[in-house]
Amino acid sequence: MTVPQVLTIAGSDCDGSAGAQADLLTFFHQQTYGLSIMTSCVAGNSVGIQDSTDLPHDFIVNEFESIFSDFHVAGAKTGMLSSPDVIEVTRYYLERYQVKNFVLDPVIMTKHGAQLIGDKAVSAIIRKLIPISLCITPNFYEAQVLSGMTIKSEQDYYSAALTIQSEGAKNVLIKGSHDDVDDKGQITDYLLSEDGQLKQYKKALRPTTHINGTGDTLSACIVAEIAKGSPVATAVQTAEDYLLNAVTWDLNIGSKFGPINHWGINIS
Ligand SMILES: Nc1ncnc2c1ncn2[C@@H]1O[C@H](COP(=O)(O)OP(=O)(O)O)[C@@H](O)[C@H]1O
Ligand SMILES: Cc1ncc(COP(=O)(O)OP(=O)(O)O)c(N)n1
Repeated sequence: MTVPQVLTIAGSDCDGSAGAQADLLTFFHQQTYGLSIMTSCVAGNSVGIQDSTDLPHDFIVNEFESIFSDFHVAGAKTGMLSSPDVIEVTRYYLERYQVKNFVLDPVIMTKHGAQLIGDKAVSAIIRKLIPISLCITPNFYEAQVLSGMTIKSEQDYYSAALTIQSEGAKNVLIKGSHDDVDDKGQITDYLLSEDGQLKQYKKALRPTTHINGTGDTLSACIVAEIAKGSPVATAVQTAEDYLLNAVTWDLNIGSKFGPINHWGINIS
């Protein structure tokens, strides 16, 4: 039996809700084999982040060597990469081993608009990782940083996606603002495909506090599906369905902002 081997290059989140842990849960759920290169470790829980530390650069290089010398990486995604050095080494290995199915989750801003990494790391993501990405998945705030635009309308989402595509990403999925709820109670994600088509994915905004790991899970599901052979737009639809169910059936875990439910899609 063989299954596609899919790699996440990300931080560890010890409560299991986000980062590499969320990616691995998603890879497993989507019947792919998960590989993980840890870049940093976060001590956190459903209440907040208490501490974090970056792993030594030489150790991260050894992780890349261990993985690429032995496994066939059918797809890779990145999560939180907080230094230009780790971004540089990621670019080096993805290029050297010709990983074409690369999904870039540019973890720069939280869903509430707070910046997570420094300006030098942001500029390294733009120069080094966007040009080799098959698909990039910025949230509303990240799309504004990467495009240098303010997004206020549907047309602005399109213009921002075009700008990010001009920086080198083949497909651009902008996760719409949670404040832009339409009259049916739905929020919208916008995909600008390689062929220039703009597709909208609409889903109900669920009134839940169990939202930790949504962005990681979306990008992890997309790369798993692409590694299995799906076209990007189909992979995005599968990931959107996964997410809607994951925020619909709350798990009673954590006292504040708990994890999403990776079994949700099996319940509906
Ligand atoms: N409460 C919610 N109801 C429905 N979908 C949600 C909810 N929260 C997040 N999502 C979905 O999860 C995905 C990740 O988006 P988002 O949370 O904005 O990203 P990030 O975690 O990168 O900030 C998007 O498809 C978004 O629509
Ligand atoms: C190590 C680590 N922790 C947290 C995040 C953020 O995860 P993400 O899914 O992008 O955001 P939330 O939906 O949890 O707000 C991360 N990428 N890495």
